[in-house]
Amino acid sequence: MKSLAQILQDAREVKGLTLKDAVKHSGVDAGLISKFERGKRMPSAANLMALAEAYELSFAELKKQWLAEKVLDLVRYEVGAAEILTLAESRVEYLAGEKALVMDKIPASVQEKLEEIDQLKEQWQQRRPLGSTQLQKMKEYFNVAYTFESNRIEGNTLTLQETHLVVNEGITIGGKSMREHLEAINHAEAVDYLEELIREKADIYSRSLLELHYLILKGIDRENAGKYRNVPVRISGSEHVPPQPYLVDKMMEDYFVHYQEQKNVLHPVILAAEMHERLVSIHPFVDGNGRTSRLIMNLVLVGNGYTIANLKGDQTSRLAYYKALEAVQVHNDPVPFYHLVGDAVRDSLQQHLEMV
Ligand SMILES: Nc1ncnc2c1ncn2[C@@H]1O[C@H](COP(=O)(O)OP(=O)(O)OP(=O)(O)O)[C@@H](O)[C@H]1O
Repeated sequence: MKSLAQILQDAREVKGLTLKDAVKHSGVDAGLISKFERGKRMPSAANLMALAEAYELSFAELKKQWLAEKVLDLVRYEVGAAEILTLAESRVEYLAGEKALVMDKIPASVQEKLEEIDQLKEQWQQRRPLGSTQLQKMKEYFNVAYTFESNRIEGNTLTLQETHLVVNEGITIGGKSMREHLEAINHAEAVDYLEELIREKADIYSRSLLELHYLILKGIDRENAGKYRNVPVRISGSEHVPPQPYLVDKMMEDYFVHYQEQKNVLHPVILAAEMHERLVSIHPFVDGNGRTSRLIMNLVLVGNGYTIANLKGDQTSRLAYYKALEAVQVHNDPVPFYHLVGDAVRDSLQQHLEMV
């Protein structure tokens, strides 16, 4: 069996990358990469993820090898190493059983909703593939509606019709600011990019998140587009205080590791809700956190065969959205947010089914 060092070296060579290229693609220091490849040092989880992304390897698979070597390092010179491993194995079996319980901890009301959603999803999948004209028309309709609502949450005053004219017809609306026009165009472009990521079956890494954020703020806030913040922020009207800027990088690394660990464990709708809530709670950007988080939620959903969930921007819906986020952040209760996202997913599937 190949060692982690060998796997990393082979993967770089297979991709035809020099050490310098690998540094450019992964952001990991050349000295470190060289030590990893010679087995002189173990990568951190964040470095491993960056290399997996750069070499297009499965992080989940690479991580297994990485952890196995860590365990080996720990026990190899101990007396009774084999016995220690057997003991550990029996604990692992127990923990694996516990992991399967994660979904069981979700209340029955949410489970029922998930079952209903999955039935609708199946019906939707059976209707596919759709004709290209029909697909194009539906995409246009739902993407504009999504852009309209997501921007409405953020305070954009363009109507649904105006958003359609700006995005699909390139028409400017009298009396509306340049910024509002750009927000509509940018969001629609971000939705196109999201679809591209799904077509490419791209996994969720910081690069795709930062690209999405960049598209949202393109031409509006050049300094902050596609960058994590280095200043403290507050969310107006909320009791939740996002972490200090020096914690953001580390928390975002953990965010992506959490995704990799949970993506095959949690139900996709719950995973999508979690990825959304965690991101807005870290609030890693100066602006555009909500829109980007809603895009990440949809990246998880659509990537798993669901349709775009469109959280509404009218006053009542917006307040319910903020309240549900606050319930997680302040009372550690994710159930209202699971329901809110579940309702949006169900409504979207029903609407899609009605249209075909
Ligand atoms: N407790 C909370 N109350 C209200 N909003 C919260 C809370 N926690 C996180 N948020 C998120 O913060 C977002 C606002 O952050 P920000 O202004 O950076 O995002 P935006 O994309 O510019 O605007 P918006 O999210 O309103 O569209 C809200 O949409 C919501 O997703």
